[in-house]
Amino acid sequence: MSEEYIVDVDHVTIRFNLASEKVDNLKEYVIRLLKHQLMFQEFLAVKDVSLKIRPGEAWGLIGINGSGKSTLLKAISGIMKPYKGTITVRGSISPLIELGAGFDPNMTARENIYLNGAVLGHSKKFMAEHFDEIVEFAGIEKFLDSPIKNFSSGMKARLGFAVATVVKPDVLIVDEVLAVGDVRFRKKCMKRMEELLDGGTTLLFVSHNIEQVRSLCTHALWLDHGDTVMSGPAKEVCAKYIEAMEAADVKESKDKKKTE
Ligand SMILES: Nc1ncnc2c1ncn2[C@@H]1O[C@H](COP(=O)(O)OP(=O)(O)OP(=O)(O)O)[C@@H](O)[C@H]1O
Repeated sequence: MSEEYIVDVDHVTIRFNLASEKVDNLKEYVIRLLKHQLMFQEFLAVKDVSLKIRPGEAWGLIGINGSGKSTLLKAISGIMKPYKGTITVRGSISPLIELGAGFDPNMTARENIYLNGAVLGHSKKFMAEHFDEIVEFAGIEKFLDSPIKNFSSGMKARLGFAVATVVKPDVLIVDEVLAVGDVRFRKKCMKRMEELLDGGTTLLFVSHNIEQVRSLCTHALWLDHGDTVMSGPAKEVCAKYIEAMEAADVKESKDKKKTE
């Protein structure tokens, strides 16, 4: 395996087992499971995908809903294991994947800053030193002693992003969390990601906003139903993706007219 890649995804397939029959309650599920009466259907969310990323590159993952972007990022973060293939990450990684992941809903924002910091491997002392900076970036000064469960999705995203980027990680993963932030916060996040990229951080970024991908990313990977459609310079991949989406729109409206 080459040392030149900071993230090396090599022929990765990720599989889920889906129950093929509907089971109405947990008791029935457990009974059937114990009696080996449950049938599972194999579902491949990511199929034989390879992705070689050099330090400092910014990769956008694009594709329609359910194409496997988040699943691939979870495997790169180590949250999920591939069924086939290997993933190597050389360096520290700050994953910002699911809204509120790493937070305890019943704890206050103040407590959660320390908890999330610990999840990312930062000491209590480090978090205390950077506490004010995190709170200021997230803009949650007034809500520090409220439990996170009362936070709006935008507020959770702000806090998660502020904690994940308090240090310069070698690899930053940002999965669609910015979509719930307001315009001002999105701009602030884009600026911080640009600063981190200037400082040498490698970025993996999922967004349905192709303009954001085009402006921030050097490269892009386009997935569709778990397959790689195209991978390469962001501008080229985004252009082809937009073309395909527009062609699909035209086809859909023609088909609709035919059935009317
Ligand atoms: N834990 C799971 N169990 C079963 N299937 C799953 C699980 N997680 C994801 N999937 C399925 O895997 C496929 C890929 O999902 P994934 O969330 O990776 O897509 P995505 O490209 O990130 O979609 P979106 O743009 O909607 O966020 C989907 O069909 C989804 O239903």
